[in-house]
Amino acid sequence: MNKPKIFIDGESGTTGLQIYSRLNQRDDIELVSIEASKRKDAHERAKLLNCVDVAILCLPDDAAREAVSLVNTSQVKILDASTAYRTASGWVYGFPELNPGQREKIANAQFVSNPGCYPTGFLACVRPLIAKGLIPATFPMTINAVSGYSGGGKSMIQKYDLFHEEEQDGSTYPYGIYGLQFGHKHVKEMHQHSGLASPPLFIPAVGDFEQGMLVQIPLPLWTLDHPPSGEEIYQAIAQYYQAEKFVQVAPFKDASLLRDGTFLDTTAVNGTNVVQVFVFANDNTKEALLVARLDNLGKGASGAAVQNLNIMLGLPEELGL
Ligand SMILES: NC(=O)C1=CN([C@@H]2O[C@H](COP(=O)(O)OP(=O)(O)OC[C@H]3O[C@@H](n4cnc5c(N)ncnc54)[C@H](OP(=O)(O)O)[C@@H]3O)[C@@H](O)[C@H]2O)C=CC1
Ligand SMILES: CC(=O)N[C@@H](CCC(=O)OP(=O)(O)O)C(=O)O
Repeated sequence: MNKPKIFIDGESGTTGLQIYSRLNQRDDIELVSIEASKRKDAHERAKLLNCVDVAILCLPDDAAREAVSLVNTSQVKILDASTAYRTASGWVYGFPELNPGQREKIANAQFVSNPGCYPTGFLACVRPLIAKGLIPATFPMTINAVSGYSGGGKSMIQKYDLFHEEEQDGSTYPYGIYGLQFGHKHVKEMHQHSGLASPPLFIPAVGDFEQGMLVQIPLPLWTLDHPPSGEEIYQAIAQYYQAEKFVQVAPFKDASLLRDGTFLDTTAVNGTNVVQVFVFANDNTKEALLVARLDNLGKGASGAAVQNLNIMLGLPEELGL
């Protein structure tokens, strides 16, 4: 049998390189690459985009839209890592664990959008609670999250590299929040796929570390008429993902995954395709906090893309992960 052919458009970018390194070691697929000098040549890209089984787009949104417009056959499946199609009709959302039946939709789709890194963390925490009605869809959800600077791609990595050089002269580039105009590009995606009645309020942050992220969702349960207990929240999420390998729910009230028993750091699952979900709660004060920890370039991008590719090809989904 012929090996499936894969083309990564944007192979030399941050996400593309990480997908390439996961696929390059495999002998069950054939990677097709573009000549470096022609990687932005639409004619050359069109040739490759139309001759493979799956094209993975690791491009800015406009370039991803252009790539899709260059495909003129229904024989080619497209997996897009950009924001361009994550809420578009005709595209299947590539989060296999999110809803029952989602894997089958991904397996049968021609067009699959790979989820955003922040939405992956947010949806992993919140979707089970909305689906099971433990938290009402009308809940005014807020999100604080921090990502390593590779989340901003090549340009942000270069910026930080420069800051690190300048640090020698005493200047620093500490943790900071952004998205302060609201309406970050991920909000629509988080709203649509969570089942919430209104968009969540999202404030991202970036820190002086390369990779890894924490997505925090505070739940002021005292605002509800019938607040669930911490144990009920934990059980609902744990049962939802009990058969899953890549969404792992940390045992409730078990500090062993915290550094020194108290500190939840950003980087512990870097290099993996795992998103960990934590539930913290105080039933007396009726407060809870959901936290997702993931690698923005793992389950937040390139790992998830390889998982989706495997599903789209009908292969075991953990291959290469
Ligand atoms: N970094 C992350 O953590 C995540 C990124 N993503 C998404 O993945 C996509 C890629 O992001 P990322 O890898 O970080 O970005 P990078 O900037 O690191 O890489 C983008 C790549 O696309 C290339 N490119 C730009 N325009 C064209 C074009 N017209 N034709 C061909 N190639 C082109 C760039 O080349 P050149 O550098 O020469 O311009 C670069 O190699 C984005 O849509 C991003 O939103 C998704 C999840 C997480
Ligand atoms: C730190 C940083 O800048 N992060 C990016 C998000 C990562 C990204 O590129 O978004 P996708 O996951 O949708 O591709 C940002 O906030 O725009």
